[in-house]
Amino acid sequence: MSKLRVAVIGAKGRIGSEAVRAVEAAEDMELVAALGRGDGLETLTEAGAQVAVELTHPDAVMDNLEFCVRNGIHGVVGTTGWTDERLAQLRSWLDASPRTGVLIAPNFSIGAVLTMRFAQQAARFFESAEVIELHHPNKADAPSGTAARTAKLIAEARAAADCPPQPDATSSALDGARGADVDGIPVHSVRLRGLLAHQEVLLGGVGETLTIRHDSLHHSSFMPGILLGARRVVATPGLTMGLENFLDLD
Ligand SMILES: NC(=O)c1ccc[n+]([C@@H]2O[C@H](COP(=O)([O-])OP(=O)(O)OC[C@H]3O[C@@H](n4cnc5c(N)ncnc54)[C@H](O)[C@@H]3O)[C@@H](O)[C@H]2O)c1
Ligand SMILES: O=C(O)C1=N[C@H](C(=O)O)CCC1
Repeated sequence: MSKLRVAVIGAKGRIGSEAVRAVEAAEDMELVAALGRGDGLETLTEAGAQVAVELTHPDAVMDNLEFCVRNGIHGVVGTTGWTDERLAQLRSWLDASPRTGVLIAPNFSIGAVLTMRFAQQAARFFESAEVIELHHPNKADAPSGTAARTAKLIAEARAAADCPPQPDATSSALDGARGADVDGIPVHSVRLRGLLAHQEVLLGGVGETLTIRHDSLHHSSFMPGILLGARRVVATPGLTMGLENFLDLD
């Protein structure tokens, strides 16, 4: 059976360099290109890449994806910084290239995906929900893509269950003290040397709290998700939001 032809964009970065090693080690994949900053995207087509794993920077991801989708190269995207406007733009490119698939995974680690799912399931049972994400200080975006997605899922679950707004009597606060508001869910971002990627979801009800915590301790935690995404995206046209769609969780 022929091997899946995979490229990595952002190949010299923290997660990109780990992805290069993971693709090289996968028996069913061939690493056909490893692009760093300044390398021309035409390398992807020249190398015959079927899938591009995009792990760069919020400032670079859109140009890279436009090229990939226009050339029918499937995308597995870990880069963060997604807004509704950016997603709409990506969908319009995909509409014009209906056989191409793009997976955007705010987090490729299985534990983080499960954290999001557990938070979504628990959300309607508690009056209060807040998210704390903790990352290394070289991270470009805040809140993390994972925390933003977690908060959105919690908010959607609460809305679907007709939950009232969260109790919060704060009438005076320093700017930022209550975190960023993501669809009504406060999200707090910590940047600390020594950390990699960590998240706590705090849920509170009368007389009890539930804390769901996940820790990524090494970039290897993201690799099984990236490889799974590459295998599945080639048969999944359009936009897939979240690795959970490839995990058969239900
Ligand atoms: N989804 C996940 O599970 C997950 C996990 C870790 C990191 N991330 C995200 O991945 C992205 C990269 O994270 P990182 O910690 O590896 O950052 P990093 O700064 O270590 O690496 C990014 C690399 O991309 C390169 N780059 C920038 N623009 C480029 C371009 N146009 N073409 C090719 N290469 C380019 C940079 O030179 C750098 O080497 C961030 O958005 C981060 O949030 C996602
Ligand atoms: O190190 C990063 O940067 C990470 N970014 C993702 C996010 O923003 O959620 C996933 C975890 C690591």
